[in-house]
Amino acid sequence: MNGATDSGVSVNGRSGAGGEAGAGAREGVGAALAVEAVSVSFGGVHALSGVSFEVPEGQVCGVIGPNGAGKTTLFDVISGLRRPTSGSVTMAGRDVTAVPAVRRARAGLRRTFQRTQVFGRLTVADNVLTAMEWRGGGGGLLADLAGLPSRRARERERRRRADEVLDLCGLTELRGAYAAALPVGQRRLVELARALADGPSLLLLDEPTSGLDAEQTARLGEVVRSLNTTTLLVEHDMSFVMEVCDRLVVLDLGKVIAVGTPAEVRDDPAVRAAYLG
Ligand SMILES: Nc1ncnc2c1ncn2[C@@H]1O[C@H](COP(=O)(O)OP(=O)(O)OP(=O)(O)O)[C@@H](O)[C@H]1O
Repeated sequence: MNGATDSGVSVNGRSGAGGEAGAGAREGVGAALAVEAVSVSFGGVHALSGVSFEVPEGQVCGVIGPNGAGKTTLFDVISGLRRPTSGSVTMAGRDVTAVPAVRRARAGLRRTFQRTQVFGRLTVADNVLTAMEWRGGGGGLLADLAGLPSRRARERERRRRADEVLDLCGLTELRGAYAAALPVGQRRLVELARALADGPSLLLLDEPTSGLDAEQTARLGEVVRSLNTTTLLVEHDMSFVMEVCDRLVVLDLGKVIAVGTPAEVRDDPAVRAAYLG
């Protein structure tokens, strides 16, 4: 399986080995995200070495690997927080390697973090509303002050969407709570709600189940599956990964050692060796 997959994801520039989805894995065609030969070095530490894979539109792809494998560094490169030493990142066919994080966000990339990033002094509802604020409404402050009908309609629509996302993430009853007062699992759900508010085109979730109880984890799985949004997630909870992901990319010491369906990856000897040492 190493270096090739039965579908969907291609590795190191080679497409999947066949089957109906193999056609969908033609290089660059239908790929919402393509990572090509990405390397990142920190001095003498090779955090990523020639990492390549693609994620077709709408798929949920898990990135797994032991501690220090390079997962966070990979997310930093894809989201634009770190320029790779070499290699490229393509979103929906457009090379974004040199595009700053904020412009990738404007193009629809959303990310959650291993350490949750929420506005602690805002309520849960306001955290979600702020995530939709960047678009503005046209007319600037004057339009706000004048309370134009178009502006009021826009505000109603924002609040409707916020309610929808809060409901989806199981946060409706907490909408008035300050984010800082919540336990980490609920803060993680607030971060997810913020990421979903604007209908992302590419979602990166860094350890999304961390701090969640069993019920919240199951709900999260349902939410991720229901979105039909291209999603890349780093996760240590293997039963979650196996259930939720269409494909897995396995990193070890900065290299892709396997790509495939969860079942293929589970049975791969190289993956077992990496995990069991
Ligand atoms: N800013 C940095 N400076 C130097 N080395 C770094 C830096 N960031 C990461 N590394 C090193 O790069 C390698 C990959 O780290 P990274 O955090 O990407 O791994 P990870 O798979 O996310 O690990 P974990 O599962 O523990 O979060 C590690 O050896 C790490 O020590």
